[in-house]
Amino acid sequence: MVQVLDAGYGYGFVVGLGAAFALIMIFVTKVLTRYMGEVQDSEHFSTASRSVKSGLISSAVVSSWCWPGTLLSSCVYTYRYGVAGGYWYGISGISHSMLFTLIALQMKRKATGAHTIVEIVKARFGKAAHCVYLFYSCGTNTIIASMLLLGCSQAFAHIADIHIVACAFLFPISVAAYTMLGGLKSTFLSDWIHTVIIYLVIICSVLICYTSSDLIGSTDRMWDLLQEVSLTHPSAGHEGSYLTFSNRSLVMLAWSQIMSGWATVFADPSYGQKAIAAKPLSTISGYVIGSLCWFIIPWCFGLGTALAALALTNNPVSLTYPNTISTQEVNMGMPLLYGLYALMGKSGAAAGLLVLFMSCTSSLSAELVSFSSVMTYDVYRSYIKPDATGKQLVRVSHFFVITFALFVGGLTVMFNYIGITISWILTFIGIVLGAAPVGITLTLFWGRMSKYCFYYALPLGSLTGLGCWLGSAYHFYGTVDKDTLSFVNSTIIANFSTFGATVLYCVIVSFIFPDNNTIDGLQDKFLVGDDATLQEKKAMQLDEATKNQLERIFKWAAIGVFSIWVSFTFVLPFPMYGQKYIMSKPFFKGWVVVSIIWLFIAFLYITFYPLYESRSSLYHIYRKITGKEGKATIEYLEGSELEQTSSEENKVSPVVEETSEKSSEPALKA
Ligand SMILES: NC(N)=O
Repeated sequence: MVQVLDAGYGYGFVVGLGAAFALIMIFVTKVLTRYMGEVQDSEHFSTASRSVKSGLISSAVVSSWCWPGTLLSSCVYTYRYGVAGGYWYGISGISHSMLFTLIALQMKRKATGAHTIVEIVKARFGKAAHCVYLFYSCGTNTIIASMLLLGCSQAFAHIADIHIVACAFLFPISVAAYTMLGGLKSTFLSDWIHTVIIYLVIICSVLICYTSSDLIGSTDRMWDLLQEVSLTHPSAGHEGSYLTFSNRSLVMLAWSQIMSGWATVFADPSYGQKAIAAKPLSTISGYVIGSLCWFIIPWCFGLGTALAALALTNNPVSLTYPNTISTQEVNMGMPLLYGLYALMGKSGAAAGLLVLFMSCTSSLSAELVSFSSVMTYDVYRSYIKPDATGKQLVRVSHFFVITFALFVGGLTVMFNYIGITISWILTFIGIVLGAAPVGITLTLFWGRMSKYCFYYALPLGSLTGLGCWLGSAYHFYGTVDKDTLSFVNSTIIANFSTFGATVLYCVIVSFIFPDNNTIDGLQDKFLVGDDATLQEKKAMQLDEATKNQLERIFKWAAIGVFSIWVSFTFVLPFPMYGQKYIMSKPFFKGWVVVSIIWLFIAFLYITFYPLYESRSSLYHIYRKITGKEGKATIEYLEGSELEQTSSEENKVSPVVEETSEKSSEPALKA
């Protein structure tokens, strides 16, 4: 175990940066409330008033899909398997976020007024099915939130001298502080800031590695070093090379993770929450561009950090010289931090902790809001107080943000002490909860699905997966324990089994026990909070023009999304796999250059497009702060064109109608 940074760094990040960030986000929320008239009512808290535009949706997709586990595990893939590792990790993640675009679009078309994705199950199938799906959804939410904390806390405890229990509780407390005040909207803003910082660190690491580093400094030198290390410490790929896609273990592992990961997006209410918050026509571009921007993070970060750690294995600057990093440390994701340390010393390790901090806090904030929304709308309002007022809904949301933050802190500590790592959780989640993605997809797309699928098919699908998991661990490795259950033969069989069996059971159950529920007609089943503004109420229904536009783009969206997925997942990697191709120096150079160009485009888009989209809001805030009053056309709640006549009017009645509808009443409440 190597502690390269002292406790000052550790507590500086967790307490200092955590508190600073919480204060910044609280300040931003206050500015939006004061100068933009944003009201922190129940609809705003949970749905950001369904008004978020494409740029912020993309940055939220990148941010909440960029877990500490993404950064750590993609570097593990690259360290173990070479250049193909990060690419395949990226495939495993983009598969879910890209295909979720269609779920998001369908939510907009069929259930615009939902507050959580779970509510849609209740609207279509009633309470019993809803309770089953609640179990899956809350389970996924809880496990993902603790996985985020676990990965980050273990890395902090390992590299900086800070106790893991302190990390596990201090991280969520600072996040809960700003999430409670700003709700879902504050997570969008923090997502944007975090994502920009993460891109900057990745850009620095890749540029230093391939241009200015004395130890590597060019793609040609990296290529030479990787060839050397493949002689002393060969990979499991073709000819032991780290420059090939021809690696069966990697493909098996990636497919195991692809199958496991459906639950982490489709069943995690936090991804549905972004779809709910999006303006209807922003959904597709938000998710597709966000997925493409996310994809480059695991691909490129590994190239700049883990590949450096690997290439420098035989150099005394390596923290583990002359050995490779131990299996235990690799499982904890250390190649990222050791690679940065080898390239940049202590500042490299500190930069590594910075990106882990950013990725943990922003994803965690989204998890806190989504859990609190599910508890508020799917439990409290559904089963405890159906006539709850908006104020009560906000209070309950706040309560669940803070209690969930403390709960996942406790769970993280428990996972740590029983020896669970993020890689283990990533495989476990798909086996146990992988029935849920099938359930929600069929709920939104299959008219014949019957409610009995939730009673029988989903639980049986999970049990089938669990049985196959235990059985295959025993069959392949002779014993069933924590290690054999995490080996790839056990996990890939179990993940495919849960998924395949659930599909099969759903079809059988729907034909044997049909019922007369329908996908259409869900729109009227969602209740608006009594404190909602007229705009918020209107946003719960689609107007005819938007409905027609969504109908028209759906088919093209489906073709586009599947084409991108098939190209990345099959067309590009498998010919190289089949030919046992080992990258030549020029090919490797091209590979790195393409990834860096992609990285820059993603960075520029995520950084500047949301600012461009919000330019009139920013201008309005500037005018307000500098005291320049008067008639100004502004954007409000991320996008509605407004006529504002005076600041006084806005203070008293901040909510006004969209100019497209030219209401004369500036402050209507629903
Ligand atoms: N977000 C993932 N799968 O890293």
